[in-house]
Amino acid sequence: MLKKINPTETNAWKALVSHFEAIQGTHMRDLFAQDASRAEKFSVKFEELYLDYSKNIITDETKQLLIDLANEVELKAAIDSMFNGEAINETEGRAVYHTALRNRSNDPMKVNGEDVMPEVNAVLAQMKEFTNKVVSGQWKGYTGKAITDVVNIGIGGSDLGPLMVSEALKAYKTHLNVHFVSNVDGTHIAETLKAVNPETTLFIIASKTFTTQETMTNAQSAKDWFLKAAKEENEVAKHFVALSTNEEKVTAFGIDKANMFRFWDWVGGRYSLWSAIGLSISLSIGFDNFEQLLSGAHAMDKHFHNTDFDKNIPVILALLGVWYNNFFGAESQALLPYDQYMHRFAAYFQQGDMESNGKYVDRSGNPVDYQTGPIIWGEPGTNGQHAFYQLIHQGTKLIPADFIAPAQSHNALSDHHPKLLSNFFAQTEALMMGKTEEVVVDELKAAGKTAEEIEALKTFKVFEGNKPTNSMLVKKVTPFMLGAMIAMYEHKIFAQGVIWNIFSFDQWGVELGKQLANKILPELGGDEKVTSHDASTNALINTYKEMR
Ligand SMILES: O=P(O)(O)OC[C@H]1O[C@@H](O)[C@@H](O)[C@@H](O)[C@@H]1O
Repeated sequence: MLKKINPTETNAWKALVSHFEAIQGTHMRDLFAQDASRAEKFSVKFEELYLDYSKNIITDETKQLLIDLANEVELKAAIDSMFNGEAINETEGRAVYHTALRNRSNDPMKVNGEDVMPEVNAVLAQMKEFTNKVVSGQWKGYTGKAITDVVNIGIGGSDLGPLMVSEALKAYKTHLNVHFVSNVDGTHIAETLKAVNPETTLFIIASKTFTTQETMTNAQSAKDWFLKAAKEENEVAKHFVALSTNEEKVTAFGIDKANMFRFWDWVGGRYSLWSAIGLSISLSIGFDNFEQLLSGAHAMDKHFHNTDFDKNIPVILALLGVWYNNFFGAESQALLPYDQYMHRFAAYFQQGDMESNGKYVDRSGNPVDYQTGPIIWGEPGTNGQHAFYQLIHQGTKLIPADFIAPAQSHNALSDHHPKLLSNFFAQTEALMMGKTEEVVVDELKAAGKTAEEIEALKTFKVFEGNKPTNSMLVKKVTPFMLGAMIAMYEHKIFAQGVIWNIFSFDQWGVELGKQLANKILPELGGDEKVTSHDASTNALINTYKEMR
């Protein structure tokens, strides 16, 4: 079980408060000037990933105090609890065991005294066999044709992970075209169905609970559309499979038990891409590559579990996040991949991070009096540079940003990649160094501006700098490396949740809206005026009824 330690009552936190006061005026420019070994000291290598965190407003003392904080909240014991399969998701009474799904060592991993590896391996074997059949064309549709298109119907954790990974690893794509439908907006399924043929399309209904409104609605529409063409109900078995923990609901929907890929309640939705939920990934890049993804995550799991905190990448990222979130008052964290294939990476971790650590109640059930999870956002570079970087450079908010890039592109067209990376390096340098008034004045003079013009312009052109970034450079975005990077952020989120004394693996905050939607849905039928809500909601519903 996780200890219930208020982080703000630790000695380390108190020391960090005074340390923050002392360090506030410090500019990273000076820290670099004072210490030639800074980049070496504040960087770590893991496999073919290089993390440089030297462009942060930290000193040796900051790092030590942050590690002291991790020790005082007993982070190591919490990590052990997760890897030991303890029910650390206390409000749901469940273990948190996505690490077992990618446990390539195959050493026993137990929940309630029972090794889960045989079941995990059995589902992986089922996924492998199925993937190979579909990819090779051996699996036939109702008219005897091979499958060409796969439609994954799921939402949240049953959509974002597979979608993000399939996009990030498009360079490894099989001949299958994989589509993702999540939104209950009929447009999503309608537009997808326009592009596919019922004879050659496989639908994957991905839902841990198999009760989610959006997914069940889309699944039903897909089934209706399919049966319009196939006519016979028994043809459904050739075109619909389910990924779920809920066998009863799966069979009630009309999907054969044999076409169900199981997972377990110790797999959280937003941590489920490693489970049967990854079937669309396996179909989209082949099972061997899916296994590589698992291997990369497993390597990061071992690193997280066994490495001392001063070299432990997820722990370092977590501590830096806490430093800005709780001491500098930063409200958000940007994820900026300089890799077009990773364009859904930030969207994926919006769920991963914000659903995990968006909690205001601590592990004792009391409201916290400090900040918890940050707002996660981001877009791939260089698009972001021409959109929102202005605010990061010269706005009034502090936005810590993670820059991520591969050294080798999958598409090495002429000089695109060096150009892309020159932007990455330039941005992190500019954010750190800034541009002083002195330099601005010199530049304006050199451009032939008059003294008056210089006076009028100079302040607008000054960059304060001192904006923190982490830089992650990987050799190539391979399935292995992507798996490692995803696991890296998963563990960062967990470590932060431990420090903030919150439960990171439940998500009660998504329930209220669902309940109210279920209440409102029947009220949207008929023409009578609705009066059962607050005045605003009543007016919205009644205006909708007039307009439709
Ligand atoms: O996989 P199912 O059960 O359809 O859930 C899909 C999603 O539902 C949401 O409400 C959240 O709870 C997510 O964590 C979850 O990933």
